[in-house]
Amino acid sequence: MKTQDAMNRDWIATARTLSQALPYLQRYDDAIVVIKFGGHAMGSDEAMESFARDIVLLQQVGVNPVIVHGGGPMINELLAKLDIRSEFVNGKRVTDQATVEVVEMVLSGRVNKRIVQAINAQGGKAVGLSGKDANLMICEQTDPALGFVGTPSEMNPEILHNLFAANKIPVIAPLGAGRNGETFNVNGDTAAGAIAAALKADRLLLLTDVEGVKNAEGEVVTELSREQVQELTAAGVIAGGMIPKTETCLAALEGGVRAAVILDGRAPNAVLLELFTEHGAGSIIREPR
Ligand SMILES: Nc1ncnc2c1ncn2[C@@H]1O[C@H](COP(=O)(O)OP(=O)(O)O)[C@@H](O)[C@H]1O
Ligand SMILES: CC(=O)N[C@@H](CCC(=O)OP(=O)(O)O)C(=O)O
Repeated sequence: MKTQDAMNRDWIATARTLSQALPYLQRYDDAIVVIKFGGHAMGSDEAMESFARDIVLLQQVGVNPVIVHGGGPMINELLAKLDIRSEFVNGKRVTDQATVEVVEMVLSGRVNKRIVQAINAQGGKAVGLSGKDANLMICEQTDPALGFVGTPSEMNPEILHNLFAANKIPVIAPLGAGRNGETFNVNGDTAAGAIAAALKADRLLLLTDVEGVKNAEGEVVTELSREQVQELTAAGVIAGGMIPKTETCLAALEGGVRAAVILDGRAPNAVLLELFTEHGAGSIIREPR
């Protein structure tokens, strides 16, 4: 059991942390922060609860959070149960008609509503939607060889501004509407980047299952320039699933996002650490000032 002295020290440290957060709270007052919550990062019920609590806190202190989620592992699970084979080309799932139906069922149904409920259980008011709602994300086919995989081509983010004004937290499944009534499956990182750019967000946070972008020595690079990303990619150090993430960050910066961060969604309170402390978390990519 802790002594009275030890408890006093804990309380003083908590008060100091809150006090030190003041400049960050001021900086992010009314800011738009787009957070991609990947299928791997959401893993356990505890991770989901902790994430939801952080999001509700963000909104409570004046931030407008937007959640864009993935759900790759959950899609894989249902496809396997249904005996539908699935493969990825350059980080994108080859998506035929049967697959896109499963993708929509899992993302818009199961995963989206689980996040909405988790946020609401913490006292927030989350509203679930997909890129098809209010024509938020109109897509073109990425490549005929990938089937119903979409690239965002026209964004209509007014619905998100309406939700901010009503104090609601948008939770968005990465599906897009085609111009001929098709449903497109969009990579979650790509969707988050397009939404962040359409909103000219202050921050894009990509939550994943590694501490950040690592260099050839395996150390996390806390601040990355465009040139470093290009060098690490050319050298094969940035590989696999990290390629679409860093590409998304660079495209989002070009689209007007102030900074993008790749961080470990499994770490407790990752989002709060990144936004409200001097330490930050993960790897930040921003244009030189
Ligand atoms: N340079 C790098 N630094 C960190 N992770 C890297 C790097 N290159 C490749 N990766 C891989 O990228 C993965 C993250 O991408 P991905 O599995 O698609 O994440 P998510 O499911 O969260 O979207 C990491 O788990 C790691 O295996
Ligand atoms: C086109 C494409 O690949 N779409 C992804 C959408 C989900 C996703 O991106 O999920 P994670 O973020 O959890 O990986 C897919 O079908 O798996």
